[in-house]
Amino acid sequence: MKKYDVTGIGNALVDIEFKVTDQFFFENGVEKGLMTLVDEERQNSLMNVINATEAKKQAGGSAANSIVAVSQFGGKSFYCFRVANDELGHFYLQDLNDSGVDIALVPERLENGITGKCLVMVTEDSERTMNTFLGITQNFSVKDVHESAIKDSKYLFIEGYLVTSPNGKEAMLYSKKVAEGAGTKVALTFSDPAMVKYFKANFDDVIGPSVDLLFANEEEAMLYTSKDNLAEAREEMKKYARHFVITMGKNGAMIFDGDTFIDIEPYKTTAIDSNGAGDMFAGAFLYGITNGHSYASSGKLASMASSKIVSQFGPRLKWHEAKEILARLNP
Ligand SMILES: OC[C@H]1O[C@H](O)[C@H](O)[C@@H]1O
Repeated sequence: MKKYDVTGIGNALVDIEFKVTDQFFFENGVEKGLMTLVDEERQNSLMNVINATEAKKQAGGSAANSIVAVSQFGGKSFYCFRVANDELGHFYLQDLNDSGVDIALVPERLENGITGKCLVMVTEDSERTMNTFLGITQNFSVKDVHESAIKDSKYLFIEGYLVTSPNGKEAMLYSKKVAEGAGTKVALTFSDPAMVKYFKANFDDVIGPSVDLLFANEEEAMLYTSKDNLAEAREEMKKYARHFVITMGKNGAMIFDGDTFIDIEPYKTTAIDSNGAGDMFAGAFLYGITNGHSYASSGKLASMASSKIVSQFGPRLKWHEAKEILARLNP
């Protein structure tokens, strides 16, 4: 019997989220729709141009968002991450504690440095564009990986953003090895099309012969498999993962359960902010499959939860919202 449903590894970032226009991207040389790594100076100068009074500050980080979702739906989760001994680092620790996620870091053990920040810019079409200053999370390494938590989990969940650094990639490989040696299943998310575009070779190394579960959106699936249509991409994906999920935004998702494809219906909503929608899908799905739900039922939960996320600002649900969604799944 494993103690945790899911242990995650990934970046710890505090999101600072603003509404912007396409014109702002044009005038400031920002590439829309992607996550771009920037230094703190560039991040600050962009924030100075934006109207700071409308900012929303919230704990984020892709895998962290998913791990918090597991906990909010009632699962047991653990997160491996790195923040600094600064105001945002303490804010982040408090957030994970309040979210019911088990962690190894305590305030007394935080190192000096700057906690990572993600400038999330949301346009009227609800698309999220991120300029991320990694700060101390760029040093995330095997030292931050909690071996015993991985061994005591049903799933290890690996954030794809870690492929950008040698130490991040090493931590991915190490965690996967620990998981495989302990009978813990390995789930990986590509995180962002830019990661697949620029770091495909690193993903090849991490995936190795295959992983148990892979999360991708349509663009990532096509980029990774070098196919220009989803029908071929999904067939090709079978080579890399025993099970996988391809999210398709307002068209729902498709799940490969190891045998057949399951179509997951979208839930209609007024889209405000797509930040964290994929993370929520992954977190809710992982909660489902580790808590006795079928793939179809877990996909339905994930679809309901991610549609709720896009209907509001920020990547996370409130506790009562998670409970309400779960109640709608099992009326
Ligand atoms: O996937 C969304 C998340 O990615 C980035 O890591 C941001 O922190 C944001 O919360």
